[in-house]
Amino acid sequence: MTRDVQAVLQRRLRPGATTPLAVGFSGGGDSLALLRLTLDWAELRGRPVLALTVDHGLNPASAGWTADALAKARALGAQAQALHWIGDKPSTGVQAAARAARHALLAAAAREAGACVLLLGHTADDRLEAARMRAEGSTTSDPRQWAPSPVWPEGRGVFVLRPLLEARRQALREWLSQRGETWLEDPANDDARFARARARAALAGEDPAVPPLAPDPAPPAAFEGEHALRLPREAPAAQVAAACLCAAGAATPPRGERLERLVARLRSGEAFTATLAGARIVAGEAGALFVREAGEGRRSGLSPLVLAAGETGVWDGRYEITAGAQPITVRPLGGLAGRLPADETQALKGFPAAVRPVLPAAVDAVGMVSSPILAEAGTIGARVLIRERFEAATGLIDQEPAT
Ligand SMILES: Nc1ncnc2c1ncn2[C@@H]1O[C@H](COP(=O)(O)OP(=O)(O)OP(=O)(O)O)[C@@H](O)[C@H]1O
Repeated sequence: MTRDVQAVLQRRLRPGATTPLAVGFSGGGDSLALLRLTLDWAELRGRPVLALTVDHGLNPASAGWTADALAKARALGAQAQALHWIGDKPSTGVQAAARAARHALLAAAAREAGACVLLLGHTADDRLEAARMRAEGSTTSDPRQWAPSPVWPEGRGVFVLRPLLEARRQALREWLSQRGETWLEDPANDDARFARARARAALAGEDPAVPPLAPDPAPPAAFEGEHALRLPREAPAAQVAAACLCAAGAATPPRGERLERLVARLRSGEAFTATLAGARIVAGEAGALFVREAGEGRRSGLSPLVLAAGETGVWDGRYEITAGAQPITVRPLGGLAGRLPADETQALKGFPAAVRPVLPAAVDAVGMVSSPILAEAGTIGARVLIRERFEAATGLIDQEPAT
């Protein structure tokens, strides 16, 4: 078991990297085994390990659990940090809300620490439980060994690695016990109100075979683009969904019937323009172009982003912008293009017409307009997130990238 886990780490992590590895450490047995195995691997390679523990604040004892987890991680030789889910907790669907908040906190903390890989301790048993839940009608997905962080924009540049997906929970616990370890049992695991706990209980008396891991997705054969994406019309549905997601800067990809209809239209060869999930799709002979839908006013994404001097933020899920010495407001260029300086107006001509209005424009305190994408040597920093997000979403990046 330990050798298999080390092989996964070896396959996915970049040799020679010195950035920290982030580990989601709940204090439970699975993530304690993960933390120890990661530390064993990282120590030999001189890499720091940062254990991140989320306190959901849902149980009066959680502050104590979190303090114990931090102390444990530090005693094992990791750095450790607590993260707190603050704010209102919904009265229904609290587990799903907690999961979303946890992923966002973990991804943001990993990124801030300079880590681009976040390790999570999902096991073969989690996969069996998810399969059981799906058989009963749930949409729980099969956890993947390597995937981009599911939260956006907090998870930009962060990948989730699950090296324990082929290990059984029992084997991990025996391995820990042999090393004299003890761990926390989360009472929510046995709470029959939760579908996950019911699936776990149902599987307890069985000895099901663990299905093989789903292979990584086959990466796109061809695509191009930076501010918009172009795919061949016959691209598989998952890539079409990813192109909509990344071009639109949205949080969740389109699914179901509307996606199927778009894929069928692309295959049919007709020339058309459609919109889906914040993306405009222009299909013609040269393939399908995916660009942010400029007229999509319902989503809050196109709303302005106010940045203080030197502050960094993500505008519209597509551009990471860093203000210079002046505070700025980032808005869509559409409607402001007439106020650009002459050199930027010239540069704008090099962009497809559909892209121009959805480029970012920065407006300063006295109303001067400049686009960090068009300015040759401006003081405002801009990173385009569209292409790298698409590469991560479609399996083109299947191991820790260089930073
Ligand atoms: N409170 C927490 N703090 C830090 N990491 C956590 C915490 N809870 C869970 N994790 C991480 O997530 C892994 C999976 O835990 P768990 O199965 O509870 O998560 P989940 O989000 O419910 O799973 P899924 O993604 O399948 O819904 C753990 O092994 C651990 O790495």
